[in-house]
Amino acid sequence: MTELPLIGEAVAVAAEPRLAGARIGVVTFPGTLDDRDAARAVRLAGATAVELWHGDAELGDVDAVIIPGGFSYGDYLRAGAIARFAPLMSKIIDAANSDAKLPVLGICNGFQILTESHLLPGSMIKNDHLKFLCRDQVLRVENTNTAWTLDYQAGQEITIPLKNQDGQYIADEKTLDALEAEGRVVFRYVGFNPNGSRRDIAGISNAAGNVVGLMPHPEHAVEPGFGPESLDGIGGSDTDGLGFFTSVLNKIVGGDK
Ligand SMILES: NC(=O)CC[C@H](N)C(=O)O
Repeated sequence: MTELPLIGEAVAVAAEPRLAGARIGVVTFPGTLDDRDAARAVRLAGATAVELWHGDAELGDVDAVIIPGGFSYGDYLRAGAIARFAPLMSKIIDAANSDAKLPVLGICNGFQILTESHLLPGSMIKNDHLKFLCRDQVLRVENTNTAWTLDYQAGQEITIPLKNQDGQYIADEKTLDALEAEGRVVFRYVGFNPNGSRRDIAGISNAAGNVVGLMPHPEHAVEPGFGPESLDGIGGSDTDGLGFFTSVLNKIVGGDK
């Protein structure tokens, strides 16, 4: 398949040749929608995107994995409930829990798959208004000490697209208190809670910080002219999502962050 040229890719690689060797796997399930955008975001950040198929028996030589958005297995039974049992998911779960602590990012349906896989606590249920919602959403980055948020400032507000029907994050009060106490609430909705998520939670991490899941889509806000406009009218925010992908690269190559 012909890939569109990447604005700035050559520049990124030339400026940071050490990043080009990093290999980020992007998983495709039947029904995945956003794998190509996730791979493009990886390449824009300067790394190599590696296509992974849900039925693969081995993870291969990758430094991190992205589980992208969409409707894996048609969201049948419950979003992410079938994908969790894909052969590749057992490899991802093992690698995320291993001493090597493989960085894993779940975006939207990917976040749903991570909760179903028990790599992250809690569950995703229907939006409280029971409708599919698509909008540009402001988030606050609450924790910059994860593999996927190192390049943000603590408290930084970013605007990235949100598009889902099962976006309401729930967990019991004890779990929510523990997530808050351990700094594992990584992203919170700002100004408007779009789905009834408990405590305005948009994304969380595991205890080690290598596994992160969130509902909004950073991979759709990585190129000038294509991401959301700034909601406050002051300057553009169309590349606010790129920091996820540069963060994990800096982590992999042992940069100065
Ligand atoms: N954008 C997406 O990944 C959609 C996620 C999910 N299937 C939902 O609608 O809730």
